[in-house]
Amino acid sequence: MAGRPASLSAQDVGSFAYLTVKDRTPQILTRAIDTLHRHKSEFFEKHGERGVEAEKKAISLLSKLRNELQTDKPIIPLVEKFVDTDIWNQYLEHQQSLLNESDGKPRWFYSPWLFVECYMYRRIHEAIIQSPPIDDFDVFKESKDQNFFESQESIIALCAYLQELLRTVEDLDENQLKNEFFKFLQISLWGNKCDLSLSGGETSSQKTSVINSLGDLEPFILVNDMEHLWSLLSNCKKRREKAPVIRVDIVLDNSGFELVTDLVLADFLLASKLATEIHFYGKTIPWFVSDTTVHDFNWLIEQVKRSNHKWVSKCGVDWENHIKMGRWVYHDHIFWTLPHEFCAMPQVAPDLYAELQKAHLILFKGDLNYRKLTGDRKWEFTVPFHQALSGFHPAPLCSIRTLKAEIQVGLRPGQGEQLTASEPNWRTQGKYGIFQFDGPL
Ligand SMILES: O=P(O)(O)OC[C@H]1O[C@](O)(CO)[C@@H](O)[C@@H]1O
Ligand SMILES: [Mn+2]
Repeated sequence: MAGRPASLSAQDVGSFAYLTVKDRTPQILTRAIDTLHRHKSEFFEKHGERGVEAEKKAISLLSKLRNELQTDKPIIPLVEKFVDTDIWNQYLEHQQSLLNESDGKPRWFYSPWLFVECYMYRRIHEAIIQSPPIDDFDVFKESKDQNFFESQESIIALCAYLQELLRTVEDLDENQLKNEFFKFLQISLWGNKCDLSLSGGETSSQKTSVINSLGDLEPFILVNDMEHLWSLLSNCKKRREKAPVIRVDIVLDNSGFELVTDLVLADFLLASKLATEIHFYGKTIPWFVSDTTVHDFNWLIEQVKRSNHKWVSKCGVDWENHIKMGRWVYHDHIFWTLPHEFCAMPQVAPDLYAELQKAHLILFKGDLNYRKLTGDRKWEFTVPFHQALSGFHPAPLCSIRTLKAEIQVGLRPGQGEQLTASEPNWRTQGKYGIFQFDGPL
């Protein structure tokens, strides 16, 4: 597409992309290796000597990967046959075709950051599937589960708040309902602070109750299109006699506490009749440490259901019911773990694009989704979000994201520069957030 700026890349020494490739990614690989080590006896108990051999193989493949990365070796094609191997290798060829002859091959510290970071997680998966019988092992599962357990207090507060509200939701007037809607949106936004790839896989749970902090956090919302979301859904609700289905799709990000905030929002949307169906999208393979797979999704709902706390377990029972009754639908698609920008979706995954077109509203959670929405490019701060989407408009959509990468569009003139002057790292610490909407107003 003409006129689009260059991709963020570790070529820019000192940039966040550079620091991520240089420091954070090797750290994540080291933790993955360590996790495999620590599960050695479990592999032995389950599979005998073959399990131990597989653990050794996976570790040696991951060590090799870490070495390739740290010495800026060429990005090599995937070898193990899997559903997406050919698409990945074609993408690699495409990256090669973008280079001049003198540039050589795509490399870790040279190619687009989005591509090399996604590639690393795909190679971790390759190392695991090349190591049967431990080929279904999720090296990040432990840390995702830990995040959930460490956030118990916040989860209890959140579930109790939701259950209280559900008792009176029918009696709320328009304004009260809107207020509650805004609260649940903000809870889901700040839930995105808790991802584990920014912290290099180290624990990053929610220990204080977010509900009580919403007011204090509001000044950190840089783009706030919550009003648009309200008008869109409340208009759908008013027109329900003509069009009985109101579908909201949520492209999930992290498991653990963030997923709870998303499910609480989804439950509220049904109870308030702002939506009648919620469709969730997760990752098919372990991704960016904390991203939600179908196993994490089911595991978390089961844990919530089994809680000793009555309001928490009530949530779990309700959520399971939503799934059984088809009010909540979970979708898997390999596109979410490919390196492509979302504007490539109509060509690369037309079936997924067609599915998203059925939504009245799509919520994209998290930073990585924002990077893929905007192509992870060096856009000026004031470029309109619509333009940065480069033609990706399956349905009205909104990014709900805390900022953890050096990319932000749709700001007021001077807003970005002012933030840079007062807080040089405002884009990368997860302190600021956005609700950025694109769709007919
Ligand atoms: O879970 P989220 O919100 O997508 O955040 C993941 C973010 O963390 C990082 O991996 C940090 O390196 C970013 O590259 C990425 O965008
Ligand atoms: Mn994530």
